[in-house]
Amino acid sequence: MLNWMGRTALELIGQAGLGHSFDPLKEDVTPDVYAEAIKAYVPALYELSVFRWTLPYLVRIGTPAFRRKVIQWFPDKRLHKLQDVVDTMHRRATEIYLEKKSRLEKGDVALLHQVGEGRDIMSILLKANMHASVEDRLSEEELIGQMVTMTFAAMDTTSNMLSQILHILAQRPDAQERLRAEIREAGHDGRDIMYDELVSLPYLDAVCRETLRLHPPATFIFREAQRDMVLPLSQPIQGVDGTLMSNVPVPKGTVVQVGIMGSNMNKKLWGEDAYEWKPERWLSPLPETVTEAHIPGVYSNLMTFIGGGRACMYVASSPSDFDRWSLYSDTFALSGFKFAQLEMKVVLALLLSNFKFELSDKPIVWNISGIRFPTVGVDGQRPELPLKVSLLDQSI
Ligand code: HEM
Repeated sequence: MLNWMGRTALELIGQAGLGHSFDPLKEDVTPDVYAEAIKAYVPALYELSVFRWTLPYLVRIGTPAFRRKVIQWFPDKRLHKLQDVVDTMHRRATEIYLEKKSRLEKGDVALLHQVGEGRDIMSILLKANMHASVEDRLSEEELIGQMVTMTFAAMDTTSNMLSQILHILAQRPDAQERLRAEIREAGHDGRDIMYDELVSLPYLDAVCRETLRLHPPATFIFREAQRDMVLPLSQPIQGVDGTLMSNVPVPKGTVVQVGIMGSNMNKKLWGEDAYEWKPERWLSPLPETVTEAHIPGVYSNLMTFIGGGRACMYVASSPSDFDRWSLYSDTFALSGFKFAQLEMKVVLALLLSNFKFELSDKPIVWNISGIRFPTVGVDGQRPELPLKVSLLDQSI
């Protein structure tokens, strides 16, 4: 399932984000090299994570061409692997960028003939960039960088999240049946479920929220304090000298590890059942301990998509006002987390109305990494999620 969810997530962000189709989503099609590179990126990076602290210093030495030569000379296979992965991502993004640019230069008619008819995020950004003043304009390298960031940020997170939901539903046939009944009721007589109806299906929404709470794909992230500050604590802690502290001074430059799961699963907020998967908790008002805690996350009192100016989000001033594209305007928002939620709901609605998911005889373990991923057993060498999938009787 993980492979299929990865292909699906790439195709969805490909069409909506880049106006590009990567994959016809048919069996026996060789995956796009971009997809393979994105999946290999985090594991390749993690193999070298002990050297990460050297990066801010290394990038100051010589030119990029010189640094590339040094990497080629350096006798470390892990470094060469990472370089290959990054090169593939950059090469494919550049190819797609050049194709889009040439369509844009040919005018709106050429754009209409591409996937998404020019309404994808990158076409909007490219148009806005063409009309921006010289000092505001992003360089080609920056535009290509945006494409890689967006594709990477959208793919592994969403595909692992969808896989996690399917794995849970395979373990909980009761929840799977309840969800299927809700979806089939909404799409009875074979009609398409409209957007407004899909996003407000209560149990589907509860299943997504609860899985995002309990199993956030990114379990922790790092932030660096930009100025001296004082971090208030929700309750006092005892220092090594025995004094009670209700806040912690954080000097500028301190790197802080933000524990996403620590907040999402805090028993003091969510209750004694905080470690249990219970979609029902979202079907009635949340406890005051949650709503009054003022969690700074952008979504649903959770830290899954983090908060602040670098949360999971893209923002534009208006979908049609290309001249004033702005990453942090408040009049129109296209956010990663909204995109991810819709994607999850669409994929689940389609899959559950047609297929039944059951556990196979292989033990599945979810591994903590930059983004959580499943393997078969603790020693599994590659990310995978084998499940038994059977076609349902369409007449039911
Ligand atoms: C379940 C799915 C997703 C989860 C859990 C998730 C979570 C996150 C988190 C935790 C961050 C902060 C990372 C950091 O600063 O180290 C982030 C950033 C980001 N996400 Fe998502 N994300 C998801 C899906 C998406 C999708 C579908 C898109 C695009 C359509 C997207 C676009 C972005 C972008 C562009 C950033 C970087 C924002 C910045 O640095 O200013 N994400 N996401």
